[in-house]
Order: sequence, then structure tokens, then C-alpha cells
Amino acid sequence: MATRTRPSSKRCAVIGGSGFLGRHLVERLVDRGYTVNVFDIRQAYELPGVTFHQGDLCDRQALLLALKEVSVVFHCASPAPASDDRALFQRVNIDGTRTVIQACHEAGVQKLILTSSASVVFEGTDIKNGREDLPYAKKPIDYYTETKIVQEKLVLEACSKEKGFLTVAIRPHGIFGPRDPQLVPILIDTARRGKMKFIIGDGSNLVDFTYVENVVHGHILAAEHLKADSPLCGQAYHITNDEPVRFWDFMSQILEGLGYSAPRYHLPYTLVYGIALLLWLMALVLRPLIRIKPTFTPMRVALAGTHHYYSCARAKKDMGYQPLVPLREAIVRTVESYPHLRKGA
Ligand SMILES: NC(=O)c1ccc[n+]([C@@H]2O[C@H](COP(=O)([O-])OP(=O)(O)OC[C@H]3O[C@@H](n4cnc5c(N)ncnc54)[C@H](O)[C@@H]3O)[C@@H](O)[C@H]2O)c1
Ligand SMILES: CC(C)CCC[C@@H](C)[C@H]1CC[C@H]2C3=C(CC[C@]12C)[C@@]1(C)CC[C@H](O)[C@@H](C(=O)O)[C@@H]1CC3
Repeated sequence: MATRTRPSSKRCAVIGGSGFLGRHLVERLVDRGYTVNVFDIRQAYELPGVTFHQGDLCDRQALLLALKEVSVVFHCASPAPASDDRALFQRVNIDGTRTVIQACHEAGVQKLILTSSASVVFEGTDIKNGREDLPYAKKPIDYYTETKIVQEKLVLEACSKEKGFLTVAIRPHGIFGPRDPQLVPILIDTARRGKMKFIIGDGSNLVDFTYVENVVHGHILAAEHLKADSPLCGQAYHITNDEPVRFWDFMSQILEGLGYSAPRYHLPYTLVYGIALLLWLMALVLRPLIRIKPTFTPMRVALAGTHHYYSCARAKKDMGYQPLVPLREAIVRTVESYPHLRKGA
């Protein structure tokens, strides 16, 4: 058992702090005067005021070292959704999150802020202005979503005013911005391979995309408003840009901003979804022999062809959340941050 020393309210730990969201969060926390311990399986950078602890979050002893004298823990580690590895998601998102909660108890941590995902309620059908009281997806589309649901439940159920351990879950949606390894790189890779010519469905579906700095702002507000007498205890909060946009307009703006043509031809949603499902099943069957990674997974097709936008009224009411960077400005900043992905670069 670790020896407990009084935690300082300005000392925090970011689990997954080497990742896209984690690193932006760490940078902002340092700006706000926090001392930060990063815990991650890899060290991606160095920053004054930040101490790195390299380790797997399933290793309680390694975690305890990073949580010493820490009062607030942000948990934003997860395997990449594209890995589609059920055992890995189960181990890290579920078993690992149990370990994180246990280590927090042992180290005397007072607050745990989980990065969940708005996708925990997404089943592949339209969600318009969804609120946090929507039920969890009964048939989650992929293993990532399946394990994010269990993870969120574990963290929210661990909230205990009696034990002095308070928890809250932030549910962002479609995070984008500089250094994102997913959205823009996958989009441009798909365009470079000549596969971004088609719009899935009629192209009118509205979606939330959230600039990374707004997601960070939501996390810090949550940490600072989470108190025993606050409504945040044990609750989930959507954090978005609060500007739903047509999925294909957003993709087109990024593509054209980087010098690529926007998709023009329409394909029926059910046809593309059916093909994606077939490819996914084939990849599953062939996995022992060969590892195939289809670009158009059922989850991606569902996200590209349905409405999925969420209300952040609860975050506005309980923690005074307002997005700091509007969508137009966020797209400009993002496009400028990827000169190496520009056409011809
Ligand atoms: N990117 C999005 O659009 C999005 C949207 C909603 C929610 N989220 C959630 O936000 C969080 C951060 O996502 P991101 O996009 O920054 O991903 P990311 O892959 O950039 O970062 C995840 C980090 O977790 C670390 N990690 C993975 N397994 C670990 C382990 N076993 N032990 C310690 N560290 C480990 C990785 O090394 C990485 O640095 C995740 O929980 C994700 O589910 C992401
Ligand atoms: C090949 C195409 C049709 C389009 C290429 C872009 C996609 C790679 C992204 C568009 C929406 C993105 C997205 C995620 C991953 C990348 C996209 C599919 C998430 C599934 C990542 C995990 C998050 O938790 C999800 C969330 O709830 O925010 C993301 C949803 C949007």
C-alpha cells in the first residue's frame, strides 16, 4: 500500500497524457498553474512542469507512483478505435479502468475525470440533439464502444461522497485539431487512395465535430466544478462545439483546405453499410491467416451516413461550459496544422 501524503489540489495526473487529447490537456493544465504527472505506455514529448511515468495502466504498482500526492486524475487513455482488438479493449478499457479506480483509492485521490465518448449511446441510427439521459447502446457497433460503455459505468458508479472520491465522465464527440492521429490523417489517406469520391447517403446528415481545445476546456471545468455538493458527482456530460454541421460539408472543407477535391457522387447508405459489414466479417474470419484493415468499417459508415449530434445544455448549466473556439476558426487552425498532408507535399 502506498504511503499517503496530503495531495495538493494543483497537482494532477493525466493517464494517456502522451496522446492527442491528453497532450493538449497537459499543456493547458500547465498554463493554468497545475503540476502534472503524465502516465502513459509511451513518452511522446517533454515539457517543463510535467513529470513522465511510463507504464501500462493495468499495472497498479506503476500507477501508484504516478498518483502520489495527486488530488485530481484525468483518465483519457484508450487503445485506438481502429485497432478493433476485442481482448485489448477489454483489458485496457475495462480491467485497466478498475485498476485506475483502485489505485486512486489507495493513493487518496479525490477526483477522477474520465474521458468517455458520446458514442456510448450510438447504435448506428439517428441521434438529434441527444441528451445524457439517452440509454446506453444495447447493441454497440464495435468493441471500442462496447468497452467505453462499461468503462463509463464503472467510473460513475465509483463516485462516493462518503469516501471523498468524486467522479464525472466527459463525453466528447468527433474530436479534431492539430496533432490528431485519426480524423484528418485517415481522411487524407482515403483521398490519396482515390476513395473519397462518394457521399454516403443524401449528404444532409448533421453531426458534431469538436475542436480539441473545447474538449480540454470541458475537462478542466469539470475538474474545477466537481465538489461534494455539486450536481456533477457521478454524472456524464456531453462536450461538443455546439454547432452541428453536415458530415459531408465538414469533410469537404478539410479536403478542399488541403487541396483535394470534395466528394460528389452519392451512394445509397444501406448498400455501403452492407458492404462494410461483409468486409468486416471477412476480415474477422481471415484474421488467423491475414490481417486486413478495411477503410470503410460499419462504424465509420454509420457515422458518415446518420445524424448524430448532442445537446450540451447540461454542461452549460452545471459548469458554465461554452465552446471557446468556433467551428470555422477550428477548421482553419486544423488545416494549417497539417502542411505535410497538403496535396503534392
Ligand atoms: N478522438 C476522438 O474523436 C474521441 C472522441 C471521443 C472520446 N475520445 C476518447 O478520448 C480519449 C483520448 O483519445 P485520443 O483521441 O487522444 O487517443 P490517442 O490514441 O491519441 O491517446 C490515447 C493515449 O492512451 C495511451 N494508452 C493506450 N493504452 C494504454 C495503456 N494500457 N496504459 C497507458 N496508456 C495507454 C496511448 O499511448 C495514447 O497516448 C480516449 O479515451 C477516447 O476514447 C476520443
Ligand atoms: C472513410 C470515411 C468515410 C471518412 C474518414 C473520416 C473518419 C476516419 C472519421 C469521421 C468521424 C470520426 C469519428 C471517430 C473516428 C474517426 C472518424 C470515423 C470516432 C469513432 C473516434 C472515437 C470517438 O469516441 C468517437 C466519438 O464518439 O466521438 C468518434 C466519432 C467520430
